Amino acid sequence: MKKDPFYKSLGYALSGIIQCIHKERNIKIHLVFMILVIICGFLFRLSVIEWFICILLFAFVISLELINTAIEAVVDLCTQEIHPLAKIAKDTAAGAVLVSAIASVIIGLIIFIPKIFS
Ligand SMILES: Nc1ncnc2c1ncn2[C@@H]1O[C@H](COP(=O)(O)OP(=O)(O)OP(=O)(O)O)[C@@H](O)[C@H]1O
Repeated sequence: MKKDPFYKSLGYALSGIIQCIHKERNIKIHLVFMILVIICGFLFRLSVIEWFICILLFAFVISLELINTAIEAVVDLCTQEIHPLAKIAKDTAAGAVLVSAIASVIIGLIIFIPKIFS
């Protein structure tokens, strides 16, 4: 099968991100937090390393949210029936997002709290 050119593959990936933003409430919440952190980052003049950490955490959480949406879609494609394995797949994928979000909030607090009080 002929492979799509690079720009088309990029288009598919961007379309995946846009579909996830349309479909999933959680990714909208992550994006709102991301914008707030960026505004606070400029207000509190984050260092280069702190920006690196924030950008990595944004990518970490958003990527896991995209993978969670992909897993939900594949599960729904495989079965519309209630099945314990479908539940495990969906719940563990959602759990991965939760773990990344909790870790990001803790790291965010470690970065911002000293700046707020100084
Ligand atoms: N086919 C299924 N079999 C068993 N349990 C299911 C099935 N589909 C969904 N569930 C249960 O319902 C929950 C919600 O599923 P749903 O497909 O609505 O995801 P969602 O609410 O869109 O998740 P998210 O909030 O992460 O986007 C799942 O986490 C799972 O516990």
